[in-house]
Amino acid sequence: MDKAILINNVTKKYKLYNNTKERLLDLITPKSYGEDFYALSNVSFEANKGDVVGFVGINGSGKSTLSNIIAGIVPETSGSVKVMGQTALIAIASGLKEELTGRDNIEMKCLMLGFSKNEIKELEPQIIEFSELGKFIDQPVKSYSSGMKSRLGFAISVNVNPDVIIIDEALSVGDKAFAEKSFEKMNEFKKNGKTMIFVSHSINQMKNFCEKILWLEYGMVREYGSVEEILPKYEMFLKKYKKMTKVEREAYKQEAYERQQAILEI
Ligand SMILES: Nc1ncnc2c1ncn2[C@@H]1O[C@H](COP(=O)(O)OP(=O)(O)OP(=O)(O)O)[C@@H](O)[C@H]1O
Repeated sequence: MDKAILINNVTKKYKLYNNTKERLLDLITPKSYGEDFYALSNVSFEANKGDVVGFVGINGSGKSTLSNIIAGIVPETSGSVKVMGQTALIAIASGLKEELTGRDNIEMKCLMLGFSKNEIKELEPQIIEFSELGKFIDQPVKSYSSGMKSRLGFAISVNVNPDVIIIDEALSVGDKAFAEKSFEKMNEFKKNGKTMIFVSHSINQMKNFCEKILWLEYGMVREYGSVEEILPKYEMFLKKYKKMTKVEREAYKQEAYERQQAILEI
C-alpha cells in the first residue's frame, strides 16, 4: 500500500502566558516566561493513499492542531511529518485574506499552489460557480459571513485537484444545501482514490463518510483503527463524559496530563 501521510512522534508545544507583559518579556529573554503547554504529545499515525480518516475528540484534544501541521500551516515542535503530494486544507478560517475580494483570494491561493495565470483564468469560473457567492465574489472577504468564507475556501480547495484534502469543521457553518453539494464532491474524491482527513463533531457524518478514525485525547492518540471498531468506543466514552460532573472532568483531565508528562519524559 502506498503511504500518503506519515506522522511520527509529533509534538506541538505552545507557551501560555499570564499577561501581555510576560509575552513581551519572553521575546526579549526567551524561556524565562510562560508555561509550556503541549497541544500534541508524541502523536504517530499513518494513512494510506485513498484512506478517508476522521479525527475525533472532545474540544481542545488537538484535532485542528494536527490538521494544520499536516497541511503545513503550523510547524511541529518535534517529530516528523511526511505528506505525499499537494495538500488542501478547508477550514472555517483557512488562510483567506480578509482585505482582498473573493476573486483576488482565488487568484492568490492558486498562484501559491503553482498555477499559471492562464490556468487560473480557466479555473476561476468553476470555482466561482461552485461557491455560489454571486456578486459577493468581488466584495472583500471581511464582509462575508462564516458560511460564505467556508464556501469560498471549499470551492477553491476542491477545484484545484489536491492529493490530500483536509476538511476541518468547514461544513458545520454552511447551509444544508451547500453541505450536501460538498459531500457529493467529497464522495467523488473518495471514489477517485484521494486521501482525505475529516474533522467533525458529527458522529453521523463520520459514520457515513470515513473509513478510519483517529481518536485524540488531550493531545495524545487514544485509539486509531477502523470506523466500525473505534466509533462505538468513542460514542460510549462521550455518553460517559457528558454525565461527568465538573470535578470528575477535571480529575479525568488531570489524569490525562499525568500520562502526557510520562510520555514526554520517555
Ligand atoms: N496558538 C496557540 N497558543 C496556545 N495554545 C493553543 C494555540 N492553538 C491551540 N492551542 C491549544 O491547543 C489545544 C488543542 O487545540 P485544537 O484547536 O487543536 O483542538 P481541537 O481538538 O481542534 O478542538 P475543537 O474541537 O474545540 O475545535 C487547545 O487546548 C488549545 O487551546
